[in-house]
Amino acid sequence: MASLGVEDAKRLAAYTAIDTHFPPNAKVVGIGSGSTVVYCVERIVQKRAKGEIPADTVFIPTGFQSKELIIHGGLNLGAIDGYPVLDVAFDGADEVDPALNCIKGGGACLFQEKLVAQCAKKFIVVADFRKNSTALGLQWVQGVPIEVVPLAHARVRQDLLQMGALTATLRLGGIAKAGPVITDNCNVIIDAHFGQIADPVILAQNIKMLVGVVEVGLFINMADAAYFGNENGSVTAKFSTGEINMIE
Ligand SMILES: O=C[C@H](O)[C@H](O)[C@H](O)COP(=O)(O)O
Repeated sequence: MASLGVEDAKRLAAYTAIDTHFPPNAKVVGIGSGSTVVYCVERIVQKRAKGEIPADTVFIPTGFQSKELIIHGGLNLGAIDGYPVLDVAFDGADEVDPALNCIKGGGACLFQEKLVAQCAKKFIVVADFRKNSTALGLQWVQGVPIEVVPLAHARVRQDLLQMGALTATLRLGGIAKAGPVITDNCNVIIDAHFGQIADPVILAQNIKMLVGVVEVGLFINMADAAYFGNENGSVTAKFSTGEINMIE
């Protein structure tokens, strides 16, 4: 029996999702951010070279990293303000619950990711087995990423703690940058851990109401399907309908 490492599991999920959900006549396709979508682009480039993907399909990034992926893959680059309707978008996730609600933003790209996902007729999540969770907040304990206007960070952190967050931390650049991580939209990220999230819908709404919050890394009722690469070489495909397929 195969025993896949995390990177192979990501690649397996990404390739399976692209092979299954990339429309043969796609006009506009969204590309998410993170380490798993790298394999989505890898697969797209392979299929395009074989003529299985139209040469004129336009790809919409969700930030600096995915823009670079699109350019270096030789794909046609578009921008979300020029293409507000997408055929499909593929993206990673930090944690996914059984209803396909997701925590996203571990790479600080959540705002553009949510905009692109919202514009897509289909939103497909790709991830490795570690992200397949029974409830949000159980496995991704760094906290829900929240994009905040810099001037509001102190107040928003206070508000989050009052709302019940166990921790609310301004994300720092570490040795790569003195001070906070700055997003592609020139904002900062607060990671707020709430423990196991009982009601992600209400929590997302309440956080979004706070003055200074640009977007919340809780993607509620957005995903149509999620593909998880497993250690044994299978893929678990979950759908918003509740259907679950094991692809061996
Ligand atoms: O901001 C980053 C994104 O939400 C990523 O899609 C998410 O963090 C998952 O990334 P990875 O594929 O590297 O696990």
